[in-house]
Parts: sequence; structure tokens; C-alpha cells
Amino acid sequence: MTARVLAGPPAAEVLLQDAAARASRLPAQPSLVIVRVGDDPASVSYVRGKARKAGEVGLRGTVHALPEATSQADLLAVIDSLNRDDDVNGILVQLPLPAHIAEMAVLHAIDPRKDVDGFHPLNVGELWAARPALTPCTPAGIMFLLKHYGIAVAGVRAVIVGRSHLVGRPLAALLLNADATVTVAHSRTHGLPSVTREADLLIAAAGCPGLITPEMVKPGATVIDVGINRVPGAGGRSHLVGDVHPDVSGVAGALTPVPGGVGPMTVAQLLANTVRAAELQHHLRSEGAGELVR
Ligand SMILES: Nc1nc(=O)c2c([nH]1)NC[C@@H]1CN(c3ccc(C(=O)N[C@@H](CCC(=O)O)C(=O)O)cc3)C=[N+]21
Repeated sequence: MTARVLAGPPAAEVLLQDAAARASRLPAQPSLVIVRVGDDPASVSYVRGKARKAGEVGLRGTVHALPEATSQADLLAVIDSLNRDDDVNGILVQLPLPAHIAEMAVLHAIDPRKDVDGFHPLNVGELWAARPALTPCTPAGIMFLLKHYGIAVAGVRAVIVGRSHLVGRPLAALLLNADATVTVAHSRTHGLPSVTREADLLIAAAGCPGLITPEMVKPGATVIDVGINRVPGAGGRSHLVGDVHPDVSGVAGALTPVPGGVGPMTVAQLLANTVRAAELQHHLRSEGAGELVR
């Protein structure tokens, strides 16, 4: 048996078309500003990809690049001016930040109504309270992908490997809100293979190449690979691999590829979140973070 391939791009396209249609109905073109500090090559490449995609669906995507040595105070001043600028609907500060900047201070500073990453504590709290919020892009993109391919979530056993603030934790909340029975496993979990073998829906988000091997997967399970690991390949070129070992395709019922799986969903969801934020700010939607802080 070979697992059904759950390709990201066709699902992302549906999400992007909906975002583009909603964007065209707004009184002004939605605008996303991506703040990048320093020149980490992976961040430069992701940020460029996000801004390009924004343009393709009728959003204004701007990159605000700051030098590595930018102080926390100067970064907070930039965020403050973006918060006050009515022409800016969404703000994303690319992570990780340089070590001298406290990530939490920065995430707290972003206006929750413009927080298209969903990392502000207000949005995190609303998510866990099962109330409308701007929701982190990778987890929300995974939920859209599952729906797109008709994979049931309600009542199933979901196991997430990884407890990050970007993926594991918010995805646990979304799956719980969608009536899955959720287990969050991590690097300290005892007997990981026996835990993962319980899963009808297994999400690998540990950042550990090849962590999930065939013996760890229930036959027929759906496996979502969130790993984006750059490993050295032949000829000095690096390539991307996920957290799921390729042999898992012989056991799983369905599997997302890397690249071309969850990554494109993340980018599409970011743009959908930007349109949602713009709708909130234009008072075209009544629910969401805007209600609370207005
Ligand atoms: N504030 C913040 N929000 C984020 O959402 C955020 C972040 N910081 N920092 C880094 C991670 C990583 N991330 C990715 C997004 C798209 C792909 C993506 O499109 N990947 C392509 C391949 C890209 C390639 O070839 O390099 C794919 O999987 O097919 C990957 C990774 C968002 N992140």
C-alpha cells in the first residue's frame, strides 16, 4: 500500500482564491507588513516568498528589513508606528529574532487586531477558550488542508509530536475545538512509539529529520509532516526533509509531502488572516480579536 499524497498547493489555491475574492470586496487593498531583523538566509527566503504571494492575490505585501544589531527599543518603536498606521492591516515579525531581543516583549507589542500570526497572548487565550481569534498560520493551514481532502477530525485520536508555540500548542487547541481527542507528545514523552501508534491522525512537528518511522504509525493513519529540516545533500547542496521517514508512505493511509505539503498552506493562511484582519478593522466582521479591544 502507498499512502495517498495530500499535496499542499491545490488546497492552498482554494484558500487563496477565497482570500482574493474577499480582498476585492474591501474598501481598500489589504496590506501586510513583514518585519525581518537580520539576514538569516532561511528567513530572507521565506519572507520574500510571503511578500510575493501577497502580490499575486491582490494584497499589498511589504518587507520592513532591519539590521541584525537593531535594539529591542527600536524594534518596538517600529511596531508602534505600524500599529498606529491605519493603512497597515497585518503585522508579522519573522521569527526567530536575534538573541538580544526578547521575543515575548515583541509579540505583546503587536496590536492583537493586526496580529496575523496569532501569537499575541489575547489571541492565544481566545483560541484556547474556543472563541474567534486570529489563529497561527501553520495550524490553521493544516485544519484547512484536512477539510479540503475530506479527512474527518471529530471523534478521532489525534497525536501531535511537538509542543512549540508556533505549531504544537495552537494545533492542539484547534483539533480539540474540532472535537478530536488530542494528545501532545514531546521529547520527554516515555514510550513515544506506543503513543503515536494510537493515532488516527498523527502530526509530526518536532523539527527532527526522520523522527517518525513506519513502526510508529497505525496502518491507514493520516500523517501530517510539519518538519522543515534543511540537511546537507550530495554535491554540497542542501535539501529539505520532513520529520517523517519516507518509508512511512508504506504504512500510512495519507501523507503530506515535504516540500509541497504544509509549507504552502502556511503562506496561504497568512494571507487569509490578513484579509480577515482587514475585515475586522473595516468593521465588516463582528467577531474576533477586534471585538475585545475596540
Ligand atoms: N512570525 C513567524 N511566522 C511564521 O509563520 C514563521 C516564522 N515566523 N518563522 C519561520 C517559520 C517557518 N515558516 C515557513 C513558511 C512557509 C514555508 C514553505 O513555503 N515551505 C515550502 C518550501 C520552501 C523552500 O523550498 O525553502 C514547502 O514546504 O513546500 C516554510 C516555512 C513560517 N514560519
